[in-house]
Amino acid sequence: MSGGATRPWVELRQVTLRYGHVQALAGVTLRIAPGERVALVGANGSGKSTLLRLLHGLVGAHAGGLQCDAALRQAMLFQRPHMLRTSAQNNVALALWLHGTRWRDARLQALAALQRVELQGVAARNARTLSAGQQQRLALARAWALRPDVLLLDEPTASLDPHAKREVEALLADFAAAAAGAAQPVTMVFSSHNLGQVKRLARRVIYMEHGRLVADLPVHDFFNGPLPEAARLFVKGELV
Ligand SMILES: Nc1ncnc2c1ncn2[C@@H]1O[C@H](COP(=O)(O)OP(=O)(O)OP(=O)(O)O)[C@@H](O)[C@H]1O
Repeated sequence: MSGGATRPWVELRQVTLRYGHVQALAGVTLRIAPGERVALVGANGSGKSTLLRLLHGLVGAHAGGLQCDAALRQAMLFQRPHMLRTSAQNNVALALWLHGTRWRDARLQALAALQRVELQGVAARNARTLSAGQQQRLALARAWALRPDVLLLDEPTASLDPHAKREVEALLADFAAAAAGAAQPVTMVFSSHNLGQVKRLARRVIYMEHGRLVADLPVHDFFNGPLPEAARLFVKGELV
């Protein structure tokens, strides 16, 4: 399952990216088709965040080729969301307004997005006073209100307690399931250290090591089939 014959959302060829002397991505070749749900796994520093940032255009490659379908709308979520010092509702409405929605409509659509993540009760609260779990749900509402075709998530539940983790993961599963029936299903690429979450949310798993893609397999094969040694030890270490 490496993107198939359909027109890819993104295609990378031998991409290299450095931060000073640190080689964060080394010869990455990758193709992701619309509608895929891809998990990026690997040890700390293996390049997962960098790859996500590259896919979202936040950093540029130093060498290699990257082609992306610019017609598809993208949104990205981070481990710790950045909220503006205004109400939860305004945080979503401002994102919509910046994308050209009239303020009145933006406020209404924001409320609908808050309902979807069950935050309507705190719509008027300063977003920065919400709990970490509520802020991540708000970030999800803000991203989702923009109706992205592609959702990139960098360890979206890593800094949450188990309860909030389950809530956010359930929302992601819900969004993915709702989008699966849509004409254009959402493409999701997320990094995670939580292999249970990877099993539940991903269809394809990419294992990274030192900026390289060491394994790229359908989720079932990743957890049940033979793996390159490093990836096998990683999975084993996580499962004990
Ligand atoms: N802004 C930066 N400046 C310098 N080096 C960086 C920067 N961001 C990342 N790096 C380095 O690039 C490499 C890849 O980092 P990256 O954050 O992409 O890995 P990761 O797999 O997402 O790690 P983690 O699981 O800890 O989030 C690491 O060696 C990291 O120290």
